[in-house]
Amino acid sequence: MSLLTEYLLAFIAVMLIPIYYYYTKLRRIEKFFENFPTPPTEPFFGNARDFTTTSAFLTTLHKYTKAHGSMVHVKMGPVGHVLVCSDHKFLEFLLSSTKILKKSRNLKYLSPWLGDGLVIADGGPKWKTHRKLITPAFHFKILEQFVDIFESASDVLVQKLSEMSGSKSLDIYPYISRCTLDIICETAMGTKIDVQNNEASAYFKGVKDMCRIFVIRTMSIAKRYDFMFKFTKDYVIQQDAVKVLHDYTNQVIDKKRQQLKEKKQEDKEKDFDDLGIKKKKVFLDLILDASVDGQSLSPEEINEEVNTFMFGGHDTTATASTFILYCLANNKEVQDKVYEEQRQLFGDDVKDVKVTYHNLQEMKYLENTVKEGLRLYSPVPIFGRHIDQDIEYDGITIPKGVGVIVFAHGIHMNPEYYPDPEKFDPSRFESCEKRPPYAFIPFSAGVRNCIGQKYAILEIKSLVSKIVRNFELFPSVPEHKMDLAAETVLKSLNGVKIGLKLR
Ligand code: HEM
Repeated sequence: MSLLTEYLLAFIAVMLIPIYYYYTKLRRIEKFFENFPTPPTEPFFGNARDFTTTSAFLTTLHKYTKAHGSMVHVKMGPVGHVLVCSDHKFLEFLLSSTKILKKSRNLKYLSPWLGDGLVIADGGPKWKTHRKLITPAFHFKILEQFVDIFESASDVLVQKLSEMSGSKSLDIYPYISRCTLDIICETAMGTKIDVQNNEASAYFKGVKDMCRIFVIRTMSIAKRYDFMFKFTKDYVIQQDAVKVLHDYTNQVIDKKRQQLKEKKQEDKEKDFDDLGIKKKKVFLDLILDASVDGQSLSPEEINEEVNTFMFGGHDTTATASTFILYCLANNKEVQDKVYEEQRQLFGDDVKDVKVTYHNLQEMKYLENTVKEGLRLYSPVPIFGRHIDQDIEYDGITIPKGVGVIVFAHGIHMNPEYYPDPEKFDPSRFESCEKRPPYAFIPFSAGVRNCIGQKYAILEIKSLVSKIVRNFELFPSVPEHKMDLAAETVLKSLNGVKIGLKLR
């Protein structure tokens, strides 16, 4: 055989690899998707051009679900496929599975900041150990001590909003967002960054930059691939942001570690302050102390998990609280009931009272109001799963490689489970007997559900209760129609505007 023939054969063999790959992997996936309806596609693009902006993302998913049902095949470009799902039976199968634990691949854009922390982790043994180690940090005894932190941060919030009393159309999101960042920083690390009084905080800017760049990378073809992203301005911004965020957490963790070492050597009784009151333990203290089966987290892993809390625990609760306040401003009857419950609990002292964990548990009407807000404006409207092994569902094999979009907001707006779904009506949550359990999933469900959900509900109740006790809320004048978008969390691109007046 001549050298030329050898080269030719080698070339043909190399060319055959992608064809073989297509027929063995992609063809199986394509065949699977033939089981589901596909909205009309364009050549080459498929359905991709219906998803060019973050606000189009949400409206398109609702449009598809309305027209084609709760399991829709969406074609993204020439070879991309995804199953958009808001069917409660399939969601129960998917989310309760202990085999399907891999998240959407897009989350990797957060890894320069969060490493391999819980939100991104692949669901393997490392994730399992970390989840086991971290879960006790959300015990109600721990959450109980955070109520004071919620209270003092929301006192600053009330003071800031008081300066705007009488506003007829105020975007409240920036105020709430700074407050929840202060809260997560203090409960996760035990340090105050006080961004409510220090808007120029480099840490605040770093968090905002990372969340923005994450969304851009999921949408932009040019920035999706690392080798192209590296030539963009956002890459430089990301490098700076990651340095600021990591330097800050490293510094706090090192300090805590040192304190812990000294404390161990000195006196274990130092858990109590000079007045004999037990000192607060924040997440970082608990993670530093934690060990399961002799295993504890390395310094790098602790850093990843603390950063993960900072990411997962501030914009979600800010979004939830903001939209709930918007709903109250636009539904006077519900707002009056929430306020009445506060008056029943605290009497005339309603403004100045220092709320406890026990008080928050007693706010039953407020709890249903929070749940209704999470339904109507789900802070995490979509999330993803990646099927990494063949698995059977209802007589069909779902092949390895299939991507699923869990359309939580889709199921929350299904009139079959929520009649008149656009209406804000907390009474829906007075009895949930008739509703399938997987029809309400703002915190996802199953083994990879939100580890912070109890913390989140407590914090949101604390903030909303404080605001309603201090302010009367009104619909914005002029009328404000929100432009909703599915970004890292749900966003209104033109702000969340309401009127407010001190009570
Ligand atoms: C209203 C507030 C919140 C909402 C709506 C929310 C929603 C969610 C959802 C839907 C998931 C699953 C995402 C997925 O499967 O891809 C999740 C996971 C997670 N959340 Fe939350 N979250 C909230 C607040 C918090 C808070 C306050 C924290 C921490 C302090 C937190 C920490 C996490 C973590 C660490 C995970 C990953 C858990 C794992 O995979 O093991 N979240 N959250």
